[in-house]
Amino acid sequence: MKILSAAQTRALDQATIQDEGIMSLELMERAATAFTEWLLNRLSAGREVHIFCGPGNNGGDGLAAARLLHQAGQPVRVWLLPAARDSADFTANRHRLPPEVPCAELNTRSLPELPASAVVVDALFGTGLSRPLTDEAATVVQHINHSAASIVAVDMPSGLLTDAPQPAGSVVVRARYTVSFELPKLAFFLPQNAEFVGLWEVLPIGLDEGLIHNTPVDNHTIDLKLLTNRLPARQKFGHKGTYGHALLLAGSYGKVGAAVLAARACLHGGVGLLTLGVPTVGYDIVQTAVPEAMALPGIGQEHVTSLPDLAPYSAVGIGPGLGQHDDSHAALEKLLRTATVPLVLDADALNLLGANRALLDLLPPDAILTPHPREFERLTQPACHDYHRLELLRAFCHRHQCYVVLKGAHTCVGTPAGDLYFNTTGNAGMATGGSGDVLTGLLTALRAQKLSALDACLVGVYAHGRAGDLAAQQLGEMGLAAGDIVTHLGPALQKLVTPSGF
Ligand SMILES: NC(=O)C1=CN([C@@H]2O[C@H](COP(=O)(O)OP(=O)(O)OC[C@H]3O[C@@H](n4cnc5c(N)ncnc54)[C@H](O)[C@@H]3O)[C@@H](O)[C@H]2O)[C@@H](O)CC1
Ligand SMILES: Nc1ncnc2c1ncn2[C@@H]1O[C@H](COP(=O)(O)OP(=O)(O)O)[C@@H](O)[C@H]1O
Ligand SMILES: [K+]
Repeated sequence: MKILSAAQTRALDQATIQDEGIMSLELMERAATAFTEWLLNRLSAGREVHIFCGPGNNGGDGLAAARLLHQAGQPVRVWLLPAARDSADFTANRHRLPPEVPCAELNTRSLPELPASAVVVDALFGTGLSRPLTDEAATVVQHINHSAASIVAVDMPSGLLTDAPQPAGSVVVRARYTVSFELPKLAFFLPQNAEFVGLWEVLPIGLDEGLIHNTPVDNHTIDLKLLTNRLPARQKFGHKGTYGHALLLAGSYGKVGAAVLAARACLHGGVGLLTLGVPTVGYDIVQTAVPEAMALPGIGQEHVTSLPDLAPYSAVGIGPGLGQHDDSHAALEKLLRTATVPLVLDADALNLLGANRALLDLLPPDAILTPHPREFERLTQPACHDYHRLELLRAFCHRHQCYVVLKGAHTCVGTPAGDLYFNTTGNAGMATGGSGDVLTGLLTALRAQKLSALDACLVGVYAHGRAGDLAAQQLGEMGLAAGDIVTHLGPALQKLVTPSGF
């Protein structure tokens, strides 16, 4: 899916109205209907819903939802924010509200009591917010936030800017859920907004697909549709040589487990052959834990000290559990200078790059780097906020012509072309040691199988998160360990395979 800016979202709404010849009021009705259905599916009958409406179309959505909830038999009260001017569709829906629904203007000196059992629908402001909230609007939002009621935001939590950094101290609704329309907003993907957005969902309301297609964007989500035709099916007469030979340089004394996890992920990621460049201390461990892989002799005693001949390999992954010794640094430098095959760099390989940034200029084209935010900062500079980090990411990928998988709850893939792709799979159970090693092994397997760097990043990141989701379904998020992600990679990848035949 595309992630549109606030201005593009407005333009799309307007164009849909013009092109499809539908009334803006009808579009609002679609949004309110989708929202009401969503809410009714999660509400127990009889639970009182307090809908707070602003003066614009977000408030109009709230008024229309109030009517629909009332028609469905749900007790509803409407609270209106006083304003100099209301939007036309707000006014139309104000008139459509049945007189039996209690509806009153808010008075900031005596704001309504909100019991813990109530559900608050925040329809104060959506994508039309032009500046941070002040005065009465801010007072109302603080009141809602201080209540123990569950808050559901319509389209956006009020006070949150759609795609720009928030001035410090801004007053913003802290929603438990945000229910948005048609396309997600950039703000939803950033950790700094988690306390406002809560869990979010996007409901389709039939905006014009052709117009969406023709809107140029550089922010996207990674979802099933984007992944169509990126992961080829196995060939009937394929053999182990068909699916690439990966080399993983990983592990050091005390951190051989990282090599094991990456190796298992690489094998479950479909690679034809896998060789492990682990130091001698890791030999017995990897040959017992991962019998399918071959282990290379003579590349170091307790950590990797030298680079083997790279001729046999179709992709190289380096970093998990590597350590940051000087001779590992020398091996990494040699790898960067000599490799002609696809590279995946993670963990200590990135820390070594961060400690000697001159090495970044040696990165071969289309290398994949998989830092978490701290590792990324070591490669660049501390980010002032999440939007700044995204700009640093874009600039870094452009400057070094590489792909960066910036890991997190919504892992973001940055490309040399300046696009950012935000992942939609995964769960907090994956916040556990070794999850990143699994991703490195998987990405290396996909590159060895000749997927382009972009396809490997998109397929790998999505499948890694999906495997985590499948594991969490079985084990719960707390019960999930990194090895469980590996065992679910098969079904996660299978879902993405391009079907063969007609
Ligand atoms: N046809 C459409 O445009 C559709 C719009 N929809 C809804 O409409 C929303 C956008 O509606 P609008 O563009 O009317 O914008 P909003 O309703 O988000 O807010 C605009 C109103 O708030 C005022 N305002 C903005 N910032 C303020 C601030 N800091 N303090 C006080 N007042 C402030 C503006 O003067 C204006 O009156 C979406 O978020 C969505 O909920 C949906 O109904 C789907 C269809
Ligand atoms: N809250 C979360 N939601 C979804 N995915 C997560 C979450 N926390 C971590 N992950 C994923 O788990 C992996 C963690 O990687 P990393 O921090 O490198 O761990 P490690 O170094 O222990 O292997 C990343 O792919 C990240 O996207
Ligand atoms: K809102």
